[in-house]
Amino acid sequence: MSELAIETRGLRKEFRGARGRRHLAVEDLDLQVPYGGVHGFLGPNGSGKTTTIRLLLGLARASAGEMRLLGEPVPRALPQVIGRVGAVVEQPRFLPGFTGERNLALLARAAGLPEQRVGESIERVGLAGREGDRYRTYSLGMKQRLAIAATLLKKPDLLILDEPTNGLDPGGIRDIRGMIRDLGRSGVTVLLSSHLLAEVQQVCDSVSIIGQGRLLSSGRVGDLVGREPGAAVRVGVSDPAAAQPLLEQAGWRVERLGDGLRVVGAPDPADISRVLGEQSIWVRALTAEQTDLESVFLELTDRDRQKGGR
Ligand SMILES: Nc1ncnc2c1ncn2[C@@H]1O[C@H](COP(=O)(O)OP(=O)(O)OP(=O)(O)O)[C@@H](O)[C@H]1O
Repeated sequence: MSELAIETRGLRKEFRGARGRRHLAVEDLDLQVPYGGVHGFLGPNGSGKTTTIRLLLGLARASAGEMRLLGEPVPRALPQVIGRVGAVVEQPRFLPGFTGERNLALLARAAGLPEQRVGESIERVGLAGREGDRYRTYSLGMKQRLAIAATLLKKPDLLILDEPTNGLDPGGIRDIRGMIRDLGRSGVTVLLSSHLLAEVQQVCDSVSIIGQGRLLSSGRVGDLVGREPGAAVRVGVSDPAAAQPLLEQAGWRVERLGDGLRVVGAPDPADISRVLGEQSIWVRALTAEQTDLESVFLELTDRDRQKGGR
């Protein structure tokens, strides 16, 4: 296996329900998360994100497949690697009557970590100024920040966050998003699981999209959005009537749009200007239409659902 922060091969998790009915939560999943930056782990509800994370962290046992965290095979080498991995999977239990700072100090002491890390972690999650307040007075967003601060105490190389903005209001989502982006930029590799696509597009450098336990697509956000079959380029051209058949012959679907054209099928703008330039039709404007990750996601997961999985 190559050097990736997270890698799974053929990962599979089968649950057995009542009357022996089996349910495949994760099916032959090949996940590749590069080092550095924020990687979105995206999928609709029930698609297997939490299960995958629990398998990676040794909280559940895989039915089949291989996994590596920071290059080490897990769960075998989990004891060696877990000190470099921070994770917020469930809401950690803090003492409600203690301040945020005191809660972190207790955790740091229990883990044998230097106490000065408490202040650093509080600073990094933007809780400075509120660390002296009791935990029970914290908003949901502040509780989430404190949970992340707790994982930062050990200065992890890899941070795994399962739906960290669940239940937050738009302001809280924006704040956590900014914080995750900063963490990614500081050199920590972040795996961010979410079903909130619009949110993730602004934070993630790369993503893996899963549906019904299987990988549907993965790559850099910009590449995925560009690969979307519905992606289109608007072309301003002096003679659209002459340009349209040329572009169609080159294999694109072309629509008239006012006095310009709309070329569908993820065309490279450079190819459009070449095709037209060869016939001495000069392009005045070329604009790639913005598709967003949400439409890519919906298209992929809808297609997957229609294929009639489980
Ligand atoms: N302990 C379990 N026993 C039986 N089935 C389970 C168990 N844990 C998860 N599942 C099932 O496995 C599937 C995947 O669940 P999982 O929680 O991993 O999805 P998810 O992508 O994290 O969803 P969400 O976005 O809703 O958190 C679901 O159908 C779920 O009902």
